[in-house]
Amino acid sequence: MRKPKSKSRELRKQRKFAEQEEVSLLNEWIESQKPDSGSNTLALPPLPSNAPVGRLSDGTFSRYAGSTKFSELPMSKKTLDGLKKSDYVSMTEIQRASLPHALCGRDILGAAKTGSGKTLAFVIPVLEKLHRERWGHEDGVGSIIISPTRELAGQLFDVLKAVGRYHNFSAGLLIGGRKEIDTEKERVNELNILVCTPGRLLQHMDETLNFDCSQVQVLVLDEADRILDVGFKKTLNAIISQLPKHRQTLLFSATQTKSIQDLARLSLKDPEYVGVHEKSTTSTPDRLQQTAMVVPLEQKLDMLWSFIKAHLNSKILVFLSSCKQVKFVFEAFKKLRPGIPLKCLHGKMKQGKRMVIYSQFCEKRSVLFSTDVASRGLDFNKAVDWVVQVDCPEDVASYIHRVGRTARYVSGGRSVLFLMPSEMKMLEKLQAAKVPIQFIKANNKRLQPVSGLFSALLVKDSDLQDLAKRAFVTYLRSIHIQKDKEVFDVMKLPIDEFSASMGLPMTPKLRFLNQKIKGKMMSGIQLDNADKDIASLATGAFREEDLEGQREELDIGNSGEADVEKGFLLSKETEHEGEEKTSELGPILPGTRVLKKKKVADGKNVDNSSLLDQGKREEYYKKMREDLKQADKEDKALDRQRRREKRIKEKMKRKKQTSDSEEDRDEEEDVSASEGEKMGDRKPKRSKIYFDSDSDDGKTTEDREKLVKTDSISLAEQEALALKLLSTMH
Ligand SMILES: Nc1ncnc2c1ncn2[C@@H]1O[C@H](COP(=O)(O)OP(=O)(O)OP(=O)(O)O)[C@@H](O)[C@H]1O
Repeated sequence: MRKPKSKSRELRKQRKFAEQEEVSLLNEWIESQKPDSGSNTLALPPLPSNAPVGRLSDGTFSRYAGSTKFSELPMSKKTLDGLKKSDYVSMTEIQRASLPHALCGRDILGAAKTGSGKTLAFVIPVLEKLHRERWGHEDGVGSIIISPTRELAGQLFDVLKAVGRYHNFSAGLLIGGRKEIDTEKERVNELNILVCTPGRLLQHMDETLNFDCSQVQVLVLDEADRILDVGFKKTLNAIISQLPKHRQTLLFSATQTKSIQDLARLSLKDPEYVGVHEKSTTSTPDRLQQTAMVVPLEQKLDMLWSFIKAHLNSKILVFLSSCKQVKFVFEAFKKLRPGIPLKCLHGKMKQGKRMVIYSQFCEKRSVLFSTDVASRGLDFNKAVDWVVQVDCPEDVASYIHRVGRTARYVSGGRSVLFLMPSEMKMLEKLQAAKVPIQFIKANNKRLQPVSGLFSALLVKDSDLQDLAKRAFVTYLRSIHIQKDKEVFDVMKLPIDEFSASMGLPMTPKLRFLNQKIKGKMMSGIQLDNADKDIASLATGAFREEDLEGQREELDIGNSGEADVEKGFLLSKETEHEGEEKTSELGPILPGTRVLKKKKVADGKNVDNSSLLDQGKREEYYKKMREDLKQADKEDKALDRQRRREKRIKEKMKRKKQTSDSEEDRDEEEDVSASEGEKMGDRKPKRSKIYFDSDSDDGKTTEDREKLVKTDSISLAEQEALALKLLSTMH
C-alpha cells in the first residue's frame, strides 16, 4: 500500500533534518579535535576500547586523531554503514595516518607501500566532503578521481560504489575505449563524482556542452607520480586549468613525487606529507619474497616457459616491455599448451576485452602476460602468487609497483626478476632503494628450450612470424630508448641469438641500430668491433664474483608445489635430478622433431653473412622451408613408426599375459598333462591372436605365416621380428 503523500513528505523532511543535525555535529567534531598540522597521528595512543565516541556527556568531542577503527572517526552513518557492509572495520596505517588530516579538509601527499589500503584513504574523504557540503544532483560535478589506467579506474569505481552505497550521489566511470561517449555526454553533467582516466576527462572538458567542473570540491590523483609524469603532463595541465583553485587535493602513490614543480602545478596548500613507511627498512611489503636471477636475453623465453611449467597451480602475472612482446609470447605459448590457462592484457586491446580479461584473471588460476598497464594499483581479487618480470622495469618505482600486484593487504606473495647480464646495475639500484631482493641461480638443468618449437611454429604460421619480428624490433627499440643507460644498453645485447630464440629464421633489420653503429663508425670505431659488440653475449659485462656474496637460496616451504618450484629455481640441491622434466614438451611435439627443427631453423647454425643479399635471403628462406617440410615429413614417419612399435609391444604384452593366464589355467585344470599336449593346445590360440589383430593392418598371408612360426621362438625374438616386419611394410 502506498503511503499518503503528506506522510512521505513528512518523512523526507525528518530525514533531511536528521542529516543536517548529523552534518553540523560532524563539523563541530572535526573542528574541535583537529590534529595539529604536520602531526603524526600514528604516534598518538589509540582510544581505549569501549571509550565513548563523538559528542561526550560534557559536551566536548572524542579525539579522532590516533584512532584505529573507522567507527571512531567523525564520519556520516552512511559511510560507516558502507564500510561495515564491505567488512572494513580496522584501519590500515595509511588510513590511520591520513584520514584525520583529510577529513578536516587538508591537502594530502600520501605515500605507503603497495597493497596497504590507500584507496579508502581517498574514497572516504571524497564521500564525506560532499556529504558535509550537502551536495545534491543539481550541484553537478563535486569530485574527480583520476587514475592512470582504465582498469584501475574501474577498480576505484567499484570501491566507491561499495563504500558509498548508502549515499545518494551519482557517480560515473569515464574511461577511454568505450563506445558510449554520446550517452556519457548527455549524462556527465548530472554526475557528482567522476572516476576517470585523464584523456577521457579532458575529452569531455573539450567536447561536452556545458560540462562544468568549476565547483569541484575534491580532486584525487591516484598513482600521482605517474599522472604527474611527462606522459600525462599536457593533459593534466589542461585539466587543472579548468578546475577551481580553491579545492582539496589528495595525491596518493606507493612511490610519491616530491618535486616542488609538480606540487606547484597542482597549487597544493601546505600539504600534509603522509609517508607511513618512510622509516621502514624496506620499500616493499614485508610479506613479499623477492628474487632476481641472471637470464641471458636468448634464454628468457626458455626460462619463462620452464617457470610456467613448474608452477601450473599458481596465479602468475608476467610483465613484458611492450604490447608486441605480450602478443607474441601469449600467442606462441598458447600454441604450445603449457597446461594452465593463458591470458594477455595490453593497451592496444579493445576496452571490453580488457575488462573481461581483468575480471577473469581476478577469478581464475592462470598466467596473465601484461605490459605495465597492469603494473599499478590493480588489486586482483584472489591473490596473485607470482609476479614474474621477464623484461627489466624501466626504474625502481616501476619495479615496486609491478611486484606490488602480489602480497597485498595481509597476504603473502613472491616475485622473480629476470636480469640480463648487462642489466645487473638494476640490482644495485633496487638494493639502494631498500628493496630486499635475493639473488638466486636458476637450475639450468630444468630449463626447457622452446626456440626450436617456435621455429617450427613460425614456419607454418606467417602471422606469428610477423608478430615475432615486430616483437623483436619493438623490444630492442624499447631498450634503445630507455633513459637509464647504466642499465639499458642495446649494444650489449646478443641480437642474433635473441632473434633465433624467438624462432625467427633470420635477424630482422634494425634501422635504429644501424644508425647507432654508423654513429660509432663516424666516431672512429671499426664496424668489426661494433658488430662484435652487438653479437657478443652480454655475459662478458657481468662479473659473477661481484654477486657471489649476495647469492642466497630461496626458502620455498614444504608444499607439494613448492617442491617443484624448488627444483626449478635452485641449483644446489636438485642439480642432478629432474631430467625427466624436459619430456614435458613431449606431448606437444616429439623430442626428435624439436632437435631437428632447431638445427635447421636455429639462427646459431646459420652463416648470416650469406644472407645480406636480398636474393640470397629469399633463396635461403625457400630452402629452409623445404628443409623444414622434409624434416617434418621424416618426423611424422618416425612418429608413426614409434606409435606402431608401441602398439605391437602392447599387443605382445597382452598376448603374453593371456598365454600366461591360459598356462596357469591349463596347469590348474590338468596338472598331469604332458608338455607336448599343452603346446598343442595353445598353438592355434596364439596364432589366432596375431591374425585377428594384425589382419586389421592388412598383412599378407606370408607375413601371417611368419608370425605363426614365432610360436617357437622367444618373446624378445618375437618382438624383434614384428618390428622388422613393420619397418619393411612402410
Ligand atoms: N581497512 C581495511 N581493512 C581490510 N582490508 C582493507 C582495508 N583497507 C584496504 N583493504 C584491502 O587491502 C587491499 C589493498 O588495498 P588498496 O588497493 O587500497 O591498496 P593500495 O595501497 O592502493 O595499493 P597500490 O599501491 O598497489 O595501489 C584491497 O583488497 C582492500 O580491499
